Amino acid sequence: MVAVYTHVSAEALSAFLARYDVGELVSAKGIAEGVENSNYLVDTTRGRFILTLYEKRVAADDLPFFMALLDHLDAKGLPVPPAIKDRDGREIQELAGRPACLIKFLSGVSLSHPTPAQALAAGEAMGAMHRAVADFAPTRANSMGVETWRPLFERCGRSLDDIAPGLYDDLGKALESVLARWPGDALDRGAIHADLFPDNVLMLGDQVAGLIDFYFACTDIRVYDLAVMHSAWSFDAQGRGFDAGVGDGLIAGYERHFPLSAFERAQFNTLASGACIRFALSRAWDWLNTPPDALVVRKDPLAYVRRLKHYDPELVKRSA
Ligand SMILES: Nc1ncnc2c1ncn2[C@@H]1O[C@H](COP(=O)(O)OP(=O)(O)OP(=O)(O)O)[C@@H](O)[C@H]1O
Ligand SMILES: N[C@@H](CCO)C(=O)O
Repeated sequence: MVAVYTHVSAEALSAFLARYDVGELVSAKGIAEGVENSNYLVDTTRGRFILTLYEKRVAADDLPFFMALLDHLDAKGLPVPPAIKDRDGREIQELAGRPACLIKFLSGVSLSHPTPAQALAAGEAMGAMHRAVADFAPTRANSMGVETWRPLFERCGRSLDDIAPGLYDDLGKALESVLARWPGDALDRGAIHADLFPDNVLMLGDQVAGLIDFYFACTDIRVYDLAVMHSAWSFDAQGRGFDAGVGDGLIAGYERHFPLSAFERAQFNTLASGACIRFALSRAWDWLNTPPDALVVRKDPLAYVRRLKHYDPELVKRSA
């Protein structure tokens, strides 16, 4: 697990907080979870906040889209963490040479092993989020969308076989099969989260207390968001042990807002296979380009190849 990439001194943090109406600094601790950004838990005389400094994976130009989406969802009563505005109304700042936001703290814990009841609540929360963005105008292309998969596969190249023998052939065939079947514009599109893994949902018992980490949010197929969630929630960390109760719970919860059409149901496994390819490829790229002794724990690409095999057993022959 990484801790924090960018160190912020107490003096710099106090000066930063002075731009806001949030009281004075009491304490700040680096948060170990998370691999994309540097996060601090900040307590002031007026409350608790998250300070996020955006590292290289989040483009500064994308922050206005993410913050507008969070403001929109917050205004509609969804449990998301908007950025706090400073006295001049600004949400996006610079601190220690990085883009930075002070963000509302949400209670709740992220789960490692969700239950069907928790999956039902989380699926319902995703449906509510998709309902709430019906009148959200800004758009952002999916930086990990379907058009990026073949180029990323080609950049990984034959080195994929260093991860597991046969992975290059398996992923290459799966990719072409999924691209040929991809429903594209035939399905409803909108703003989606695109990375709603269990660690990005904060729960209190069986209630959803927070949806966080919107830094892959984009405009894409609405049910693809549910397929990403299904592939992330319904298996163990190794990508084995499919839990139909959790998978069905997610879909049943979502359907309280958006019943799936017969066409969406028919496309679901293709969308989920696409999600598996997306995460297998991004993890494979990181695996091949992160030294084994780096501070970051590399996420296992094969856990996603196994999930792919679940959705489409014909696609994976050798590598999982
Ligand atoms: N608004 C918030 N309220 C409470 N806790 C938060 C909030 N935002 C983040 N956290 C905590 O910080 C951790 C890391 O946050 P986040 O997932 O956004 O980081 P990240 O660096 O983008 O990581 P990754 O993409 O790997 O999930 C979360 O697991 C959660 O514990
Ligand atoms: N959720 C992604 C990491 C990017 O947030 C994964 O598990 O591969």
